[in-house]
Amino acid sequence: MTLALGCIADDYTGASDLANMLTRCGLRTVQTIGVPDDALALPDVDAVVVSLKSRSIEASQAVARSREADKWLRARGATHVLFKICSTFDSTDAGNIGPVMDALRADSGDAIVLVTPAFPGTGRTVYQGNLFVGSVPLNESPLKDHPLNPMHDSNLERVLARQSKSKVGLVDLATVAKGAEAIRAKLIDFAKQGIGAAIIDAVFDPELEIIGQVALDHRLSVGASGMGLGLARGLIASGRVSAASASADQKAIGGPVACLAGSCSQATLAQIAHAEKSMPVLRLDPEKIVAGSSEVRRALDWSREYLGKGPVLIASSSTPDQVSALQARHGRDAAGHAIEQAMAAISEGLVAAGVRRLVIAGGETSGAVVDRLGIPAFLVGPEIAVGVPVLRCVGWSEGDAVTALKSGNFGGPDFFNDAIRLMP
Ligand SMILES: Nc1ncnc2c1ncn2[C@@H]1O[C@H](COP(=O)(O)OP(=O)(O)O)[C@@H](O)[C@H]1O
Ligand SMILES: O=C(O)[C@@H](O)C(=O)COP(=O)(O)O
Repeated sequence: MTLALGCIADDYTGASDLANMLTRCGLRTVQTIGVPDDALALPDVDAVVVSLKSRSIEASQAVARSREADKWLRARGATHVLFKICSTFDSTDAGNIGPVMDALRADSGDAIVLVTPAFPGTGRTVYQGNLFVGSVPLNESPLKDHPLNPMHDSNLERVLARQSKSKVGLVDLATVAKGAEAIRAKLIDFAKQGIGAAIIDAVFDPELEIIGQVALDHRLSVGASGMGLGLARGLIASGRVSAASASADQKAIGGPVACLAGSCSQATLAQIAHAEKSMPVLRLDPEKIVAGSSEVRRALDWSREYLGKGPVLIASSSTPDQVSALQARHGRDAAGHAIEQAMAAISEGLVAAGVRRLVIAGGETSGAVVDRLGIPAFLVGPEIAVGVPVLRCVGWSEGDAVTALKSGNFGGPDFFNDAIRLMP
């Protein structure tokens, strides 16, 4: 297998979003969980997305894991690697976008790297270096209340400069509008000034196609699925990859189906409220989970009663005020970790009860669940919503199964039923 594109994603939902984009653009793609074991039989593909759970861990660990993934991808022929970050630039002043970018750039030997979280398909656009989520700047969007990385600054030059050793510059929309050569000239100029990272504006997909074309001159880029679109289309346009038709085979799985929500995003909160109209929903008590009491057992006892009758949803999600209150009592990381581990334990119990169709909402939540279940890789199936595909498990000890890993912010109001309809 010689890869045309290697990708390192900093969380599992982000990885499936990117794998979905690459597949839709015509790249045969597999998503692996961590750096794959040599024993794992992977299909012949154009792109591998290595999913890490490195967004919210200590920066040095994120760097070490990303470098290991980079080495694995390069050893399989990837001359270009995309470090996939969140389209809302989820990070803190301690990292991990900056430190990982710096380390991967040093390893690549590139003088400068293009960076953009733009993903117009989900309303993420970058103008004058400022990230917009729909019609509002990042710092006014629901991301200001994220439980792990509240985003309070929309200016990505500033955000990245605070967490990176590289000097950061901006390639503005006016330059992008002039085309690939203008961007190339700007990057040469930046590199002469010692600028090592360039935030690049993008509002619509055609700009990302130009950006992808230029990014392919380099060995590394940093971005979200918009950058993935640009790179995939660039690879196909240049003839380096011939376009394949999308999607893994869709053999029906059957049996019980369950949904787990650990995301506290506005979108997920609304989706849970919507699901309550059509399926039994159990709301976990986060305080009891953190105190270590028997919420896992309660959830599994509850689910046993309903699983044979139709889909169920188990949610830990709370409103921003409730999240802040819990974090004030127990600490942000301790609260997040305890709830993620409870979700993982519940997923294990659900699988033991025969569930092979599982919908998970939340990036960190998905990471904890997929790790606990030991699923090594996924192939991309049909698209449920922009950025969220059905995933078919590859090489899993429990056999055939499908899942969907939903980024907290993605999906329409009836997301859970939308997902279930595509998971026969
Ligand atoms: N009720 C709650 N209070 C505090 N934190 C919570 C609650 N429910 C879930 N969490 C934690 O919030 C974080 C949500 O992050 P994540 O799963 O990545 O969702 P998103 O995709 O919206 O970012 C996780 O660490 C999760 O364990
Ligand atoms: O780029 C995106 O917005 C997503 O792919 C993503 O990374 C989602 O992260 P979570 O919101 O933590 O699921």
